[in-house]
Amino acid sequence: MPSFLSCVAPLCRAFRPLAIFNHKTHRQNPLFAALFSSSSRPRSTVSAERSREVIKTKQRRLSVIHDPYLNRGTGFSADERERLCLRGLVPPREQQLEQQIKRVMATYYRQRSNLDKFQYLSLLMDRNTVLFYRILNDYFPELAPIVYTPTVGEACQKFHAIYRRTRGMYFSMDDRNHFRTMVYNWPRPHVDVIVVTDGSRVLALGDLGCNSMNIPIGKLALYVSAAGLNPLRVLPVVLDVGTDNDELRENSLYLGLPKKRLKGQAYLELIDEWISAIRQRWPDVLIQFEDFSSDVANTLLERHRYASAPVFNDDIQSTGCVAVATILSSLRARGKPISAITNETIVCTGAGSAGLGVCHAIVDAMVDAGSSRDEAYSRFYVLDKDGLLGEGATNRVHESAHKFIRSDLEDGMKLEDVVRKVQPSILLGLSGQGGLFTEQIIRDMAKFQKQPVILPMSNPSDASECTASDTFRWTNGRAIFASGSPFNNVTLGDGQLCHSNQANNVYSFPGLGLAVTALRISCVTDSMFLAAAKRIAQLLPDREVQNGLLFPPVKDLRSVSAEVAAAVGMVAVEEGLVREQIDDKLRTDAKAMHAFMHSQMWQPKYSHLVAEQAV
Ligand SMILES: O=C([O-])CC(=O)C(=O)O
Ligand SMILES: [Mg+2]
Repeated sequence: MPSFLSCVAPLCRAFRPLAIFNHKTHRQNPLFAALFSSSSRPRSTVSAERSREVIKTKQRRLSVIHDPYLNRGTGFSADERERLCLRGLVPPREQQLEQQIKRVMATYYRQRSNLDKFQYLSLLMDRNTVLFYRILNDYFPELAPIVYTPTVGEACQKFHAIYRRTRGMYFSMDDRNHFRTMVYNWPRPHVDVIVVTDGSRVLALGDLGCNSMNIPIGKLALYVSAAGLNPLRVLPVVLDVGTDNDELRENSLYLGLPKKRLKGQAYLELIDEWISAIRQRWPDVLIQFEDFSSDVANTLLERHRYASAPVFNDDIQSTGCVAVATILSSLRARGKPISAITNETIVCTGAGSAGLGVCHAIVDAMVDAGSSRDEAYSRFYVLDKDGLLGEGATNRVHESAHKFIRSDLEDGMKLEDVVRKVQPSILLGLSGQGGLFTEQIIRDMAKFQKQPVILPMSNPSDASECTASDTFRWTNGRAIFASGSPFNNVTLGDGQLCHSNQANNVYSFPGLGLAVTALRISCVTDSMFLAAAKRIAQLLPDREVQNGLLFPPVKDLRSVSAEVAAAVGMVAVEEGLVREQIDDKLRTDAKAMHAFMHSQMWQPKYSHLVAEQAV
């Protein structure tokens, strides 16, 4: 039987010229809309109801305890102990999650370094899924910097040295022509979200090859924790296409293929083969490209975003979404209407895929607020490692940077000179260069602006272009500050409390994933990210925003994700991209959509284990 992809892909390709860059084309072209909105497997109509979960299992004895999704440690009920033949295999006293949390957290606090904490949590994740996610939810602000940026960066650098147990899937260049059978080695029938990396640019740490596996694992942990995706239905993937990191390649403990990176056409064909294998088994799955180096990130996104089912690039699109949300929220903080985004003057350091993704997303937001596209581009000054993109830059930068090239200033102009010359309202850091925003630059920003907006978005913390405490000291607390990796709030000598915000893509991708999964959205569009950004920027009351808080606290991420999912869902309905059968109320009522998204979240609770008769 022909696969979904083999039927749809040629059609999609035929329509690509219509679809590229303008998602609205989908909606306006009835054939395209029909193609994407027809359901590949009909299901019953979805409403806000959801039945209580019971897990049936044929497993007994130690195989129950050794399965992290079934394991409850000391938390098996008397009934489960009896029916699943666990009597005597666990200590006699039945405990609740509360006691288990207490024991785990006490052990966690005894770990000496952040890397030890990372490993301890990984072991917990391998052993007891519900307990891991309950703890991650309850202690999110404290644990997120361990399972995610910044510690996840160190855990990737040392992956080969600390490796204990496999999680996720590896597809290597030596496996070419086998991907279509390999996908069936994954033991679970349903997958909702895949985060995939080729490890070519891990955070700002460069090429870490196969060591990058902790990035997809970490991002998917956030999907589960922050948006209630089902942990049984997520799949972390590394595409091992070699590494140009000589040190790693020559290390005998390195776990990837000790080969140089595959490049060019052969590389693109490998990715095509992988996507087609994935689509063959899981036609609807959301694929998130993560930490691909700038030379391939855009190419891959453009090649696959409309040619197959839902795909997006986190570093380009979610970072763009969060940057727009940050700017809109900062306008509120500065007492301006959000339409005043059209008047911002923006200096962006970093012309890689993330930097340009952010700039393009801001251009879209300016156009949405009434600017012409050309006017919007004219508000930007973009720099790469060789300085300002002036007329000489055409040959050295990706095509998507061309619109940002300035003809009015000298090519290669230094950051400090650009800041003095153009007196920006916003300074964006996507350069991956820790400390790039010097005291002089930040002080100059504070000379030109009453409330300069300083956004060092590079990760992990060492790569941040400036720290929160320096920024607030150098601006006497007047700056509006948001960074990619977390910084503590700062109290200045005079007692003034300055809020350090975390403008991280965790505010956007989990909610997007929830919407795509719950509604079986067929294509991820830029307008979904814009709607999400506008929603995020409106979540806090004026009083808090005026105090310099730009986002709700990360402990409230589940509720942020429901808002993002609802905003994305409403756009998907409008654009005709929802494949799930949904009732009219969901189509028309934003509140019902929001409640629906909440109802779809997986909760880290021990659901009742029922012994199924083994045959
Ligand atoms: O992981 C993060 O915190 C943000 C991100 O995607 C990156 O920096 O590549
Ligand atoms: Mg990333």
